[in-house]
Amino acid sequence: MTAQLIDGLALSRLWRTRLTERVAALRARGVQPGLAVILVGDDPASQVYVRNKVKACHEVGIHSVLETHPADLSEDALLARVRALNTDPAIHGILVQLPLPRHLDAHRVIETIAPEKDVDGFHVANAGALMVGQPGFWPCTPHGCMKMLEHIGVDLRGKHAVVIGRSNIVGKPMALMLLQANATVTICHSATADLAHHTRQADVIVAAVGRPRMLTADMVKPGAIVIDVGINRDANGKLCGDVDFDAVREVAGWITPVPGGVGPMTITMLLANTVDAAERATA
Ligand SMILES: Nc1nc(=O)c2c([nH]1)NC[C@@H]1CN(c3ccc(C(=O)N[C@@H](CCC(=O)O)C(=O)O)cc3)C=[N+]21
Ligand SMILES: [Mg+2]
Repeated sequence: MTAQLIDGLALSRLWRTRLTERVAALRARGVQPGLAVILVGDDPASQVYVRNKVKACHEVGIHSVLETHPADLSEDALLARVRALNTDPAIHGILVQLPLPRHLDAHRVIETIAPEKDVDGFHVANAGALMVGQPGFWPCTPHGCMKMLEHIGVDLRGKHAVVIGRSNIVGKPMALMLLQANATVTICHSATADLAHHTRQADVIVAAVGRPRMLTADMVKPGAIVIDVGINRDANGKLCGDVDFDAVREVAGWITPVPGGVGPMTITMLLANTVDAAERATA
């Protein structure tokens, strides 16, 4: 059995077409959705990601402002920039690219973003809203994973979902979203005693570990849905996920590729959150 591919690029194209229409409707009533992206320092990977986000905004008609700051920017100066954007009526979404240089407290910076402009969904107000099932911005990566699961038409009710990873950005919100969809959810992490024991029982596996090809074929139940959140470089410098794709695709029922899977959907959900923010701000 060879798994069916969940194509994040194709699904992104579909979503971005619909978002383009919503942006056009906003513009017809004089509202141009705006996203501010703040990049501190010159990490080459972050520069690539940020450029992709700006490009994606352009694609759907979102106005984007890219602010780049030197790596030695003071925390006070960064917080002042965030506060200025909080009150800027042309800006509906604010994203501070992570990771930040070590002297900056990411938590403090994120908590300074107005929750209604926190299109990353990282502010405690948005994390809390997800936790209690109230409206708010959902973090883009797990949200994109949910849209991929919806797209293939799987009913998650009563399914066993295993999330590997417990970060605030991916693992924890992913588990809450799956729970909200009535899955039975297990969260595994670096201290889990027998990871394969859990993953072998899973109908859905979300791998968000950051370790190249760590999910191997023997850890996957035949027919399972496998979502790969990892973006790693292997020993040869090749981009790869947390899933041993070539082997796991022979066991799984559905699988997301890297690249072309969760990554593009993450950016698409950022665009969707920004359009939502503009609609809510001007309703
Ligand atoms: N405040 C903040 N919000 C983020 O959402 C955020 C962040 N900081 N810091 C870094 C991570 C990483 N991230 C990615 C998004 C898309 C791709 C993506 O589109 N990847 C392509 C491949 C890109 C490549 O070739 O390297 C793909 O998977 O097909 C990757 C990584 C968002 N992040
Ligand atoms: Mg994680």
